[in-house]
Amino acid sequence: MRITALAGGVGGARFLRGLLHHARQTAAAAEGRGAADHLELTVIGNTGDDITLFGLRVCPDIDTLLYTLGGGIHEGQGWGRADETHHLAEELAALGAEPQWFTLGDKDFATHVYRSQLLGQGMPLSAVVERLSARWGLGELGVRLLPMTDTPVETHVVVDDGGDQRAIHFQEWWVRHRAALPAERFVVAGLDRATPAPGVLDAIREADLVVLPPSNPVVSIGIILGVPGVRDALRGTRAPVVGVSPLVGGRPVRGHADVCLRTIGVEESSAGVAGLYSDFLDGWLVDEDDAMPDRRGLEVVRRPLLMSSVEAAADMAGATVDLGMRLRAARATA
Ligand SMILES: O=c1nc2n(C[C@H](O)[C@H](O)[C@H](O)CO)c3cc(O)ccc3cc-2c(=O)[nH]1
Repeated sequence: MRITALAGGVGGARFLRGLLHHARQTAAAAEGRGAADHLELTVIGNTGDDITLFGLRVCPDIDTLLYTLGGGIHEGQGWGRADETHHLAEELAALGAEPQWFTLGDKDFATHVYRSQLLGQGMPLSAVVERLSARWGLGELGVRLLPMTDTPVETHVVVDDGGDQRAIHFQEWWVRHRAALPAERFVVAGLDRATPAPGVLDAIREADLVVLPPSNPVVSIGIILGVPGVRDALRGTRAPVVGVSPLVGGRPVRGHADVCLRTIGVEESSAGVAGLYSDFLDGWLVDEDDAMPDRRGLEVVRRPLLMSSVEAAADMAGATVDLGMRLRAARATA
């Protein structure tokens, strides 16, 4: 089965790790019946979070997907590497190098050095991501990771800092200010002239199922949807599109999706998020206590949405695939 997912950082990566776990479990069971249907997963990663630091290109959502699916993630943080040291960062601080509000570990620095070396030689980001994916064995897992575009794109936040408005990089707002600085709006530099990376539109059009994991609907999935051509491909694909609400009890499980929704004037609820995807969404998983009203043309499933373990994420991913398959069958007989 070919599944294509649009994903951001921590929530998306954990969900997709659960999806791979679920696929292994069902394949093992199917082996017994000699009916193994292996999963081919294409992940379209958000690059709006990307930032240049110390002359190096850092791609946080791409790296969180690589490290989480490849088994190197710092589990507690949900970003960066496990078993890290910080000798480079300590010496940079001693040198007075700025910024010091973004923690980069030594092994993580190697990713940024290598990526910057290849980009500097003119290699497109999608080819760089392919190289990094090989290091993490994503091919063997049946996973292809694509950046949403090879065009440099950066999300910036117009903040109201004591009366005067100024734009700061998304990461400065998110990490240094913990999204507590009042945000007026998001400005995504480069997005209007971005073209989908090679394979992105085909991955949406040719999928058996398209999945929107519980990533931030504004600054992760919303940015991918802003790449010219992506939204049309989602509207046009014959695959059902099934999403998972990033809000449990009206609040994000982690991160600042509620603040981001407020910034763009969207209700901080599963219904509000579903409204952002309404022109292409077929199925929507919400938390068991969610007050999501029924909506014509949208199949809503209620179930626990806390990814408290890989098994819980696998169950959630399984429910997502089940809903997708039901929608496909319903279409086939329609
Ligand atoms: O809250 C933080 N998030 C950090 N993140 C997370 C990052 O801000 C978020 O993962 C995404 O950009 C939002 O989804 C990092 C991610 C990386 O790939 C590399 C370094 C960092 C460093 C930090 C950090 O110091 N603090």
